[in-house]
Amino acid sequence: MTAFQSIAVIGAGAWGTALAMVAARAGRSVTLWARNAEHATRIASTRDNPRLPGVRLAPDIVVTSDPAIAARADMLLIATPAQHLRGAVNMLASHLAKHIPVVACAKGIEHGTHKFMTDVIAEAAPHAQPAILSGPSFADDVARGLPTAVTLAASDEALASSLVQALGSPTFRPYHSTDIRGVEIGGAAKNVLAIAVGISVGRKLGASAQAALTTRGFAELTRLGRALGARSETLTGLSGLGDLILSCSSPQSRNFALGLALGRGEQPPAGKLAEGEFTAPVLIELGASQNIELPVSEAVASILSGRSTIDAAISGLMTRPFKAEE
Ligand SMILES: NC(=O)C1=CN([C@@H]2O[C@H](COP(=O)(O)OP(=O)(O)OC[C@H]3O[C@@H](n4cnc5c(N)ncnc54)[C@H](OP(=O)(O)O)[C@@H]3O)[C@@H](O)[C@H]2O)C=CC1
Ligand SMILES: O=C(CO)COP(=O)(O)O
Repeated sequence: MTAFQSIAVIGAGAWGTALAMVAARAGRSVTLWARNAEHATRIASTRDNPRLPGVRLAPDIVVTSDPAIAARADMLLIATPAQHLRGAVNMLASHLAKHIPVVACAKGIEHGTHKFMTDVIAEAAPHAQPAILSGPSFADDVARGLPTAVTLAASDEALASSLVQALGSPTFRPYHSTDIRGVEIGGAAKNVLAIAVGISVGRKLGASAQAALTTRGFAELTRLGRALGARSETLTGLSGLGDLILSCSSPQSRNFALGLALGRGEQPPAGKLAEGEFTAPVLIELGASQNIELPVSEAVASILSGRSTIDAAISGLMTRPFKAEE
């Protein structure tokens, strides 16, 4: 018997919808909150969300745009884009019971503050218990019940383990952890690195370049992670290396797809959220503040901002001084 019988998912995008399905499959009573009342009513009646086409919402999932209804749940999953997570938690804060677990499911770092998602939750809802869920998991795969494994971290191990019990099922397997920062760094950085690898594939640089960029990308994810206190088993785990491998190898990743379009000289896919675009400049600032070199992420940031062409960025990476591998 789980301590958390009811779960509200905040944000009815692709990921929020998939997570609502996960929670329903785990036997929880589920509320999905959409910011737009009309959108909520449409999803509730059609059981279909255009943000995740082809997936039929389980019949028992309640869809609402009322934050007070969502906040009655025993635990919350926040699945808005990273830059909107603070706004979503601010909106809910006055309705929340003390010590309610609030699980960040967004992947990113806040602009301006350089805060990771659980720090934002801790500021916006100081009486809540922040946690983070991240790992290799495409919303479409998860919603369809394909086998998926992720990491779920909270500072208290017993809480992390209870959250896993509440969400886990035979098709969705969360592993618990207390390394919140390690999990957050992996999810944020992999999106930026997936853009880099997408660019190289779009530019037809070959499978060897794809493997090299993914590996050197992992080296920089690890360098930053270590500097910020992440554990190496987290960085090599599902939320780090696992998600990096997924996002750097499949056009199903919107970040990879953005890079692919850039590399081919095409218009990026319209209306698709690619968090790496927003994370890249913050990641660079964070790296600089820690004296950590992040050449691949820097190349992505400079291409996205128009400071560099793709060819100049590739040449810049390949002509850096030779060095020992670390
Ligand atoms: N899709 C995936 O496979 C995965 C996504 N994630 C992460 O989940 C997060 C959300 O991504 P995803 O669901 O795919 O994105 P989508 O673009 O599919 O959906 C984003 C959702 O957030 C809502 N939203 C936007 N701004 C706000 C706001 N200010 N307040 C409340 N809600 C808002 C949008 O509402 P509206 O519909 O009204 O515009 C929309 O429903 C990202 O950080 C992503 O990295 C993590 C793992 C997998
Ligand atoms: O985070 C994800 C898979 O783990 C989804 O990746 P994209 O946001 O790049 O689509």
